[in-house]
Amino acid sequence: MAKKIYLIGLGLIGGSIALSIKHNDPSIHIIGFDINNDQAALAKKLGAIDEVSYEIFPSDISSVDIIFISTPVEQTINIIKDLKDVELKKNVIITDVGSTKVKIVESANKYLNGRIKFVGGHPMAGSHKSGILAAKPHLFENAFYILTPSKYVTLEDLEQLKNILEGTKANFIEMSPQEHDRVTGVISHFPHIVAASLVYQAKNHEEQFPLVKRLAAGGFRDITRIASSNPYMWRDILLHNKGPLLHLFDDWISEMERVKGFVENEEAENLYDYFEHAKHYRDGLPEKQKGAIPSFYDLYVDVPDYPGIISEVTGFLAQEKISLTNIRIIETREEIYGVLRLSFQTEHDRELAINCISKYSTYETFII
Ligand SMILES: NC(=O)C1=CN([C@@H]2O[C@H](COP(=O)(O)OP(=O)(O)OC[C@H]3O[C@@H](n4cnc5c(N)ncnc54)[C@H](O)[C@@H]3O)[C@@H](O)[C@H]2O)C=CC1
Ligand SMILES: O=C(O)C(=O)Cc1ccc(O)cc1
Repeated sequence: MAKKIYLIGLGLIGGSIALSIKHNDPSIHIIGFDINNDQAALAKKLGAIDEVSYEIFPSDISSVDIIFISTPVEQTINIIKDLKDVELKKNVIITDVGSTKVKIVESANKYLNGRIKFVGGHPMAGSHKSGILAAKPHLFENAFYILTPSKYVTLEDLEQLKNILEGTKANFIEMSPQEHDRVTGVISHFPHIVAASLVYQAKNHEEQFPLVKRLAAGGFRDITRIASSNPYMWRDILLHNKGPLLHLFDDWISEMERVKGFVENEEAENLYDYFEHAKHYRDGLPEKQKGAIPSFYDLYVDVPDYPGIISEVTGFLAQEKISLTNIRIIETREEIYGVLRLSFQTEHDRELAINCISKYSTYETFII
């Protein structure tokens, strides 16, 4: 019999997981719920799910094989607590996608007990965008997907989960929730704080130097891109990972004091070494892998829904030699218009595309 999945939270990550599963095996039946009904309706229209549930625990949840919780991390804990009173299928696997693991796995151990097999999960790819419209079936291709199985989970359970997630084409890796939170604190959570703090620094200097905003391009935009992420999601991640983050604050402050000393005392050699060692380590990081870093520069185009529209628009871009990394029709409108999503490697290419499309057509373009 075809597997049945229930997905709670149909945003960027939930939507991308659902799309990757459906693309890989359309026979898998996915029921989806989101507190935002519009997100759920869009998920159905985009083909990410087969069926919308309008209540968080529908009566047919007892026939579901795997439950995915893809909500912000504090919500995930609330849902786990509520699940303890729900009748579920024997041997059901519950998993999540949250950016933190210790608190989530602790709640699963506390509330779900041995009755249910819980596998903490974290696909290590995403973007600063939110919502189902930003979801992509290939978002996790070649990315690491961390799993933190609880002690009641057997090897067969884990294989079953990995099989369902085969379409993500991610690289699965297992670790303890503690190790997960320490590592992601260093490479993901703390960098988000630093990115936001650099934005504050620019803003604070803008009053005195109004040109700051206009000149903030290139490297500044690269290093602060993640400051455009969802503040609600990041608030909860930081609160969940308080312990490791407090240590990282101390380390960072002493590191800043050290470099400050080099500048203050004009220690040229130490400054050179500082940058040289950083460059050496950075250059040695694994190369970007296809799909692990998603294409961030999407452009939406309102287009009439007729055959040949894709080749018409790509034809405009070809005339101006603008390269695309991806193209997709999103049928989200009830009327005759459809939406074309064009993805570009750089912001500059996207700017060129906006000008190009307005030069050759009257189609409206927009950025989400
Ligand atoms: N954004 C990213 O790049 C990544 C995020 N994550 C994790 O994935 C999870 C989801 O993040 P995104 O998909 O980016 O956020 P999102 O904002 O795109 O989607 C979250 C969805 O959950 C829904 N939701 C919130 N509370 C709910 C509840 N109580 N019941 C049902 N639905 C609810 C929201 O309406 C929204 O549609 C978070 O835990 C985050 O830490 C993991 C990897 C990458
Ligand atoms: O936009 C980016 O580069 C991210 O950092 C995306 C991201 C956000 C949260 C995660 O837990 C994992 C990846």
